[in-house]
Amino acid sequence: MPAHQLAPDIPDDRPTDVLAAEQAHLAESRAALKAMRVHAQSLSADAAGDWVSQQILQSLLDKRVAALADHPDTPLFFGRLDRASGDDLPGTIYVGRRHVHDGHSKPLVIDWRAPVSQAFYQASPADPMNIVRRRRFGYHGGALTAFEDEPLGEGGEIGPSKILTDEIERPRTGPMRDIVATIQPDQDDIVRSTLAQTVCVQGAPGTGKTAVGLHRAAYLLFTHRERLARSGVMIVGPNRAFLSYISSVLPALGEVKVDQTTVAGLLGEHATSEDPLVSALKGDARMAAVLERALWLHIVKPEEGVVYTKGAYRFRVADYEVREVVASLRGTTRYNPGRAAMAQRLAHLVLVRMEQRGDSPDDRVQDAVARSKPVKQIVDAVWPKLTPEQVLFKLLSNPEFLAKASKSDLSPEEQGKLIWPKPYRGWKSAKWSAADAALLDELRDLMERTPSLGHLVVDEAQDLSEMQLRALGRRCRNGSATVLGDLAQGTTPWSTSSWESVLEHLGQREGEVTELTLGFRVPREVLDYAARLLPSIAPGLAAPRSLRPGLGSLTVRQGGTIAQAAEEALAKEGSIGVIVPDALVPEASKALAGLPHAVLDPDAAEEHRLLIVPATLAKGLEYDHVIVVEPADIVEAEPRGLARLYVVLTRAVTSLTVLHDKALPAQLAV
Ligand SMILES: Nc1ncnc2c1ncn2[C@@H]1O[C@H](COP(=O)(O)OP(=O)(O)OP(=O)(O)O)[C@@H](O)[C@H]1O
Repeated sequence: MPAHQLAPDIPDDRPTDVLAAEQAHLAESRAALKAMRVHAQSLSADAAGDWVSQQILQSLLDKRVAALADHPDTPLFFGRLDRASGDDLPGTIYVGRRHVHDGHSKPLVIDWRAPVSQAFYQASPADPMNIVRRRRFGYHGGALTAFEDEPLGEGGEIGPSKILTDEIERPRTGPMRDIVATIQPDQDDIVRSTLAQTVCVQGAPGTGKTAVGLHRAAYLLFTHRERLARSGVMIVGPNRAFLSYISSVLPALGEVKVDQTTVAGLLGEHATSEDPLVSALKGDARMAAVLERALWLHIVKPEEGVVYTKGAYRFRVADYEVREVVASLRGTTRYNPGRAAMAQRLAHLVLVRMEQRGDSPDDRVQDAVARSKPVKQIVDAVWPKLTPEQVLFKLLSNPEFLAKASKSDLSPEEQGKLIWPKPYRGWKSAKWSAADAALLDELRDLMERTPSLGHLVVDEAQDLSEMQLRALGRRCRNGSATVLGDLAQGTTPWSTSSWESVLEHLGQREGEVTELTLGFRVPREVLDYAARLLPSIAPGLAAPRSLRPGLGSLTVRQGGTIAQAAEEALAKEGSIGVIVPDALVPEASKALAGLPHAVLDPDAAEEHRLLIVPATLAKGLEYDHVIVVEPADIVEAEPRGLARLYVVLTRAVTSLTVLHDKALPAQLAV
């Protein structure tokens, strides 16, 4: 049904009256929000007893005041539900980004995450969910300018929503926006899946995976506020440019306490380059068993006992007793607690001797004995204090040790590949690669348990190695995860070809794999063009579908210049990304010297409409107009270059121009 048209069940209402009434409700809601803020500002932290409690309370109050800010450009509500009676809930509810109530606690706007709001996203003529009419609102700036009604109680079809289509078609500027007003039913199913459920979403480019992951985080934080405030929620994305692009979505939804990071940010920013095949081997889950053996191989067989002297007395623990202590602890604890337990067990044996001699020592004596020099000496000799770096250094520089730790898990050729070609002088001067970071993290966890978060959202998960997945998995081992990705967009040599395998290495085997199939970003014409690569990069996947026809959105030009294509794009509305092979960035910058532009930089404060984007950083991003330069070089630059090309060809919202001097890859040339 078109905008401004009313549902037939209220024939007496005129659109202008309805609009005026809705605008009045918006004004009332705004005033109420202001009053809520004034009230929050008037609360004092002085009531708290001591200084520390005062500070904590004050910070909570400050956050509450900040959360109640009204952003004039952000609609306070975007939908309305008129409900059939039959329960205690109000007959009419307005759905918005947050709860707003008047001075008598009457709800004026209900948070989109509340259970009652679910019908806004899910109700249909086939299943009206107790809703008679759904109304969507259109805004211009902060002003409510349009509405659109969908009668739900009468069966039959409802046509496409213009407000929804306009929202999706809106030119992109700046960072990613939230999609609360237009979440689709299949997306909503994922957003609202329960906290205990790990969900894995396969989806073609632009199907809203990232948006859905962020909204699920916001939904879970709302629904399990206290629990997740304690355990935490984290978003892991592919690179810093991507994090900067998504950084404002959760704050716009009122969620500011979510860590957003990359795998490197989480595991350590090690980036020494190495042969991708070596990285792939280091990323193989078989390394977990090798590392475990490598660590425990550091424990040496005790050959001596302990002699503890107190005054004139000497208390002895025999060598075989020390061996028994070590044998009983080995493999039953993590490495570091094992060391501490060995000291305590030896001390306990000393205490038994003391008691046999008639003493009655207490726990403090046991602690003192555990910390004494003779006990420390034997623990250090038998169960040495180690760092993850020491263990990995030994493994990667000592072929005999690697062979012992590998057993039959790694072939001699594989072991040969792992040994550093030029060994470092010592573990402190060793330079680690990104793949090493996951190995160090595995070792750290074998030594000391890694704390688990309540929920983890992992984006572009197809690119993670098995060892990286294990590292992320231990960070949600007592919680759950949202795993997002596209098997066709895997660009690392260790990219996965199966979500079941990802879930297994993440330690979330029970996770449910689901698919999003409708594209919201890329025009159909462009998506069909990019999809010609699919049989070569992910033969099992069906061709993606786009919501938007986008006729005339694709131009393939031989011999054109970057500057000309950029000027054409600048004449239109929206952001422009010139995606080039990484090696061509300086050349592209020179070619655009006459036009204001920047090279994509996650730390840049200034925003530019025209950006040069190195092909390897384009993942997850989008621009209204995309110019892809020299596809053949993008393919040539890396082993999974065709998948990289698929990624860069699917970044466009409105138009894609492909510029090439060299022959196009065969799949695109047809
Ligand atoms: N329901 C929706 N309503 C409006 N816009 C949407 C909706 N779902 C997704 N979008 C928009 O579509 C674009 C693509 O979404 P998103 O980046 O989440 O897709 P993706 O599946 O992660 O893509 P990629 O695999 O290419 O990274 C974004 O601009 C997003 O805001």
